[in-house]
Amino acid sequence: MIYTLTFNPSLDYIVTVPKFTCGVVNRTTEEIIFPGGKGINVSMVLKNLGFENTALGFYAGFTGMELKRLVADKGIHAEFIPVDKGMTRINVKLRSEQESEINGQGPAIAASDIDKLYEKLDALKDGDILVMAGSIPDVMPQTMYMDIMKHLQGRNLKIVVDATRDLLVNVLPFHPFLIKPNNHELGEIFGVEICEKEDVVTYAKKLQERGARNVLISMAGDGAVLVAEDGSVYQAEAPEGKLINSVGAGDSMVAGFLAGYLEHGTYDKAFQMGVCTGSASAFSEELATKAEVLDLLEKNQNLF
Ligand SMILES: Nc1ncnc2c1ncn2[C@@H]1O[C@H](COP(=O)(O)OP(=O)(O)OP(=O)(O)O)[C@@H](O)[C@H]1O
Ligand SMILES: O=P(O)(O)OC[C@@]1(O)O[C@H](CO)[C@@H](O)[C@@H]1O
Repeated sequence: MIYTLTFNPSLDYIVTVPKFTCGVVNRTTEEIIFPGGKGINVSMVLKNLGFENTALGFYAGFTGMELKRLVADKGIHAEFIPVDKGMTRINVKLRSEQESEINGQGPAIAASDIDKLYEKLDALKDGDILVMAGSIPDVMPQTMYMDIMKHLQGRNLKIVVDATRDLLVNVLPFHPFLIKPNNHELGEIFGVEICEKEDVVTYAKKLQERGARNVLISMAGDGAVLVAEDGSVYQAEAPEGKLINSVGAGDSMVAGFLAGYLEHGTYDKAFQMGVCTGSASAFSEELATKAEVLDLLEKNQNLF
């Protein structure tokens, strides 16, 4: 079974303001709400690609209720834990001449809620996959994902972590199966700016030396790099197309990578599927469908 874990889900409020200007009243020409949070996006794309999975996470308040409803509408099996105080965040995604995002902090999760999460995680069995993705509420320790990996040590699980800074770096000694920072997040870890693919490879290898098994670096419209555990390095430009909504492109890439790996058992196919699933989401209003991904894969074999 595949599980995703989203500590800090969201309602993504995507608004279009053709010429956004600071300091004045701006009016939208379009607005839409999607269920969000990185793990939840991974769950939705996996489901689109034909992989049933369970979404774990926390929800609170009226926004949390709506999130649960929207996720259930998508046919995702979710086992969310209610949090007493606060509310699930609303993340604002502003589409104008540039894309901008305002992400909330999320509700504080009590120690008793974390205990309930551990009860659920204790049900994981050898061979299962766990994807831990996204930020955690501000008041929680940056060792949270590491603590979970420590707790699950000794079980034959494949754990994927998509997070930033210390939350990510702390898990490396516990050998995550896959990590997927983007090139900016990779640079942040080492205090440098990384734009060239050769530098991406150099720094991705450093994360592998620290313990990650496979390191997938996404570079938005510039494509991606995979440093795989068998020593291979894969690089690709991104497929060409019209950018419509890049929110969740990285999560789609994680879902595509897992789907490709589970279907073919090879890193090259996992990489191809990851890249095309990320781009398929970027080229559509909602997250990628299987038909959109297969179409991009077929048309872009020259990139790989
Ligand atoms: N403008 C684009 N054109 C083509 N492909 C894109 C574009 N943006 C994203 N992609 C595809 O999606 C993948 C992941 O994108 P990106 O690097 O933006 O992830 P991310 O920063 O983790 O995004 P998010 O946090 O919104 O999920 C890229 O490697 C690429 O394959
Ligand atoms: O604040 P975090 O947890 O880092 O990111 C949250 C988020 O931006 O990530 C998803 C896209 O990847 C969105 O659905 C969601 O709003």
